[in-house]
Amino acid sequence: MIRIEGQPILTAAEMRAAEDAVITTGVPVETLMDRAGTAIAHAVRRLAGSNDVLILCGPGNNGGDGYVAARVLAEMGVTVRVAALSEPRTDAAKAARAGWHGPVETLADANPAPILVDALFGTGLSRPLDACATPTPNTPPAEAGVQLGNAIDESPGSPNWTPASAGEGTIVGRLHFLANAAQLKIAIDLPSGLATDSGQALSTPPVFDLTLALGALKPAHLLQPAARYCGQIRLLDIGVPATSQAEVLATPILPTPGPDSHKYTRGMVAIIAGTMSGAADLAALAAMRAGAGYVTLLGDSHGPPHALVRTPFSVHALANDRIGALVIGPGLGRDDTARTRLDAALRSGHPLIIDGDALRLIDPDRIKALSVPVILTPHAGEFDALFGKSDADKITRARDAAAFANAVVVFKGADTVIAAPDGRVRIAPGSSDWLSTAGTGDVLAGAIGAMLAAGLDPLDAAGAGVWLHGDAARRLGAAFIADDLADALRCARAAL
Ligand SMILES: NC(=O)C1=CN([C@@H]2O[C@H](COP(=O)(O)OP(=O)(O)OC[C@H]3O[C@@H](n4cnc5c(N)ncnc54)[C@H](OP(=O)(O)O)[C@@H]3O)[C@@H](O)[C@H]2O)[C@@H](O)CC1
Ligand SMILES: Nc1ncnc2c1ncn2[C@@H]1O[C@H](COP(=O)(O)OP(=O)(O)O)[C@@H](O)[C@H]1O
Ligand SMILES: [K+]
Repeated sequence: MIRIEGQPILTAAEMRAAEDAVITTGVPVETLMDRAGTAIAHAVRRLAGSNDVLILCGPGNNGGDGYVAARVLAEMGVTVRVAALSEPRTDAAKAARAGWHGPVETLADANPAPILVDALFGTGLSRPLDACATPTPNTPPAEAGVQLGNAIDESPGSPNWTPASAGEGTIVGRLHFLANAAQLKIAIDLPSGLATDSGQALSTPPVFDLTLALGALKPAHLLQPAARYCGQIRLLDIGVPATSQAEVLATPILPTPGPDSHKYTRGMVAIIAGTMSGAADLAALAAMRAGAGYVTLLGDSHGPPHALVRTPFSVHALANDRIGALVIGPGLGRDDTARTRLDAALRSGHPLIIDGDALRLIDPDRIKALSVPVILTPHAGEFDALFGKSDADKITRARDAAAFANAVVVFKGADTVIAAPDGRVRIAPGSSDWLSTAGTGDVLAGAIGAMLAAGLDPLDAAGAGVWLHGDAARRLGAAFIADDLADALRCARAAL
């Protein structure tokens, strides 16, 4: 089981192409499935202890992986049962089914087991599992109105079988019922019900403890709402080389001070303040705690820290060649003063982090025309206002926006997507939902400012800022405030 950081993220089509490339070298799909099922079996065995395992197998190759895993687990002496939704449809899955010599129960009738393995659907799911509303947790499916009786009577071996003939609610209902009764829930490749590329939930799966991604990560492992159903995610190697412009955000490698360092070599960050000076203070504190050597706040603000250099805003104060990153937006306001300061920032020639109110005042065409490195840090509302609403997935939206604006775009949220104009993408795994408190975005802008001023390439600077921000949040646990978060950046840096 491989940790996911830094790993490539492939769409369903890209994964199929990667698999096809291996298949054309003479490795049959059955071999890939055997590798997948064997790796799953070893992972499940390590976690199952002496507990019984129930594997749910679907009609496609995800189900095929399940049959192989069942066979290998049984060979290892684990008590394992298989319950199928229907007979396998693909040749590889049929071969895997033939290799399983134990009984196959129906999904409708299967009793729960302490370890549940979901191999119903993976990257091939194209429509909701069924149309019925998901039963609430702990509600047996029969009480939730799910029809159990006719599902498998019609299905095994029947070419006419469809989810509809199984009775509305059957698949989702049974999945929830069996998951609620299990002590450990493991999803193969993806929890069944998720759309691989968009991260949408076509049906609502149970929340799994562990998802074993096969060959590569998929967008649904990282994007919301899908990611919330995956639990811990680990990658299993199935011998399919995978490369992608999109990767899971990795721990950054940051420069540390040496004997020749002084405050300016560490990087100088300037923050432009506005009507709500606390937000600029937070950004400034964050820049300092993330490791900047010199932070100056241009505008009105008072109070600690004493190491922060406060200067009234002026174009003259901006004309300092030592400024390595200029942050504008946190608490800027949207009045005429804000517009004047934004205009001065855009003319300053300094590398820019544009956040908050500044994103509401600026035109994407103006960003595009800039010749300095630019990092934009919109949350969903700011993104829509700046680039327009769209039904496209978050990766596509961030990538298109970055290409259009010729800027690195940090599309924030519980699933922050960072995109560069050249198409590279980094996605941050969720860190802490306690980040949903006022001012944490200001902290992020300051942290990214410190990284950019330290000389990192804009994509790396944005990634490092997001990583430190997420790590600081994880360290703080519950109910922290943005001030705590800015302070905790120091611990995140120290732990690198
Ligand atoms: N390819 C490889 O080399 C390797 C792949 N591997 C594994 O394969 C998985 C992908 O396999 P897959 O493409 O067969 O897709 P999968 O998710 O099993 O299901 C698709 C089937 O379900 C059907 N279907 C769709 N929606 C449905 C619904 N709501 N209700 C009912 N049916 C529905 C769909 O029918 P269709 O939409 O075509 O009508 C089709 O028959 C991947 O996640 C990994 O686990 C590994 O073994 C390594 C080697
Ligand atoms: N579950 C979550 N809900 C909201 N924000 C989250 C969540 N998880 C992480 N975050 C992060 O918290 C920060 C919130 O920023 P933002 O919305 O700009 O807040 P503010 O404007 O109050 O500073 C972003 O970095 C975002 O990615
Ligand atoms: K699955």
